[in-house]
Amino acid sequence: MTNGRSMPESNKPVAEVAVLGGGSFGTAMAKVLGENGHRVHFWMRDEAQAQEVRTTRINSRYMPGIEITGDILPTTDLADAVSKAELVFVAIPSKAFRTVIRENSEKFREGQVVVSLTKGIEAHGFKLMSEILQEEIPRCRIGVLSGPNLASEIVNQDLTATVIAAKDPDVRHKVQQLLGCEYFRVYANVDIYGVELAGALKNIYAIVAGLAAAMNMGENANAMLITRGLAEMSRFAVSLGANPMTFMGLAGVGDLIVTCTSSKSRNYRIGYAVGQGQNLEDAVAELGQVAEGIYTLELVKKKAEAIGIYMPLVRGLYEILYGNSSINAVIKSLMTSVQNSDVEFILPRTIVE
Ligand SMILES: NC(=O)C1=CN([C@@H]2O[C@H](COP(=O)(O)OP(=O)(O)OC[C@H]3O[C@@H](n4cnc5c(N)ncnc54)[C@H](OP(=O)(O)O)[C@@H]3O)[C@@H](O)[C@H]2O)C=CC1
Ligand SMILES: O=C(CO)COP(=O)(O)O
Repeated sequence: MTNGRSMPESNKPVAEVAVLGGGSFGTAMAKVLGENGHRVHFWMRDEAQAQEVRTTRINSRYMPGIEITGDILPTTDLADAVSKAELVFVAIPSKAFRTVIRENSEKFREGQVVVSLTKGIEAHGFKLMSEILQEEIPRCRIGVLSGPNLASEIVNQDLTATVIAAKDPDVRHKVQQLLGCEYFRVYANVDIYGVELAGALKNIYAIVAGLAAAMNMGENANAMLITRGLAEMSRFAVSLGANPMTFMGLAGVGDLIVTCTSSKSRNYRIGYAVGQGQNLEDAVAELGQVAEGIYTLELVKKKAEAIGIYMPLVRGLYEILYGNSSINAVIKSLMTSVQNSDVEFILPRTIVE
């Protein structure tokens, strides 16, 4: 099932790490780490699933047919996994992220590195996962990993790059060392907020792109949506303190491209299903995995209104998914709205609200 690329380089340090979350992305990252020669304490909440991975090396619910090789130790004992790990990766959906960390906060050690892989926002207080980590386990050193990283490609060793964002250079360096291999490259950034917000926001535009694809809108429309999505998400993020240049990188435009052009993206698939006439609830039930964008959309719409940031694609998608607007009415309204600045960091937008 793999391209047969990469195995550990003999000079790479072998570390004990933990991956929390036994879904698609947790499995993909556990697999990379295992192949790189590290011992992986792989925590999931379901004992039957842990037993399956232990005995067959396959996580059939989330990654059917994919063998997870190496020193992988599936467990349902989170305290044990964290206590043995030098570095902890967290791949738990945003809705459950704080609860899991809070319930186990005393298990984390002073100076332990904890890296969020989650691309979502907490409803209460509009908190990103790194902010939750900072609040719940402030004695740890925190990082965020984000980028164009479809789990279903990584498990096949398809060539992939990602971004580690952390203030502490040692955290960035450690993560590059642990994860980097012939098919997986890790670039560094210090703009944690921008990298993390980009990963969460692009899910919204992936839904929009899936919807447009289902309606056969064409390649020009696709390019317009991706580029205006980028303009909109960077406008929003910069207003909250992110660095605009982050959006030029893998975690920004890179992740936006992959999720807005691939039916392997769950968010894109939700948009596609709705574009074909399915209702949102049925589309989510059929998917059977997390599509963070549907929750992020509600939070971002509310926040954008509260702080006065113009986000017509967010508003339009919200009206389609949660209001009663028809797709065609929203498209017409978007296409006939004021024609404004292309790159507003060069030519400021005129006020259109
Ligand atoms: N898949 C991908 O390509 C990528 C995903 N991400 C991000 O990673 C995060 C996780 O996504 P992903 O792994 O894909 O999601 P999946 O839907 O594939 O899996 C979700 C996992 O979270 C677990 N989970 C759900 N609720 C809880 C809870 N209350 N306590 C403990 N565990 C829980 C599920 O366990 P159970 O099966 O028992 O319900 C399952 O193991 C998301 O934020 C996503 O955006 C980032 C990059 C790529
Ligand atoms: O974030 C992802 C790829 O970078 C995965 O996107 P989905 O959650 O839409 O599958």
